[in-house]
Amino acid sequence: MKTLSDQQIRENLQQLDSTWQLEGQFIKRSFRLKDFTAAFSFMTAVALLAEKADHHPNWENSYNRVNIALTTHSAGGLTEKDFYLATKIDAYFRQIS
Ligand SMILES: C[C@H](O)[C@H](O)[C@H]1CNC2=NC(N)=NC(=O)C2=N1
Repeated sequence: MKTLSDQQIRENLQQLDSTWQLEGQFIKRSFRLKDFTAAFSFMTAVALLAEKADHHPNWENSYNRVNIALTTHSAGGLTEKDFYLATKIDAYFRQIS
């Protein structure tokens, strides 16, 4: 898969929730849930979304916080797949919020 140009990355970022931040080859967002159970449940749902998209997040969890970083490892940068998964994750998070 082809990596996006800086201009394409800017355009895609503008379509996303503003809390997604560009950091090098990654887009990152932090999600706060009610407690650990809610956070782990959210991760389970995101894991299923990731499997469906065949695109997997780098992430960390601390209690009720889930930090997600997306990049396309095989392409060595950001691709449409990252923005597709980010949109799916945001939609799910909105649904449960
Ligand atoms: C074989 C399989 O399609 C690849 O390994 C996929 C799986 N998930 C992936 N996820 C991410 N984030 N980057 C990849 O390059 C990637 N590659």
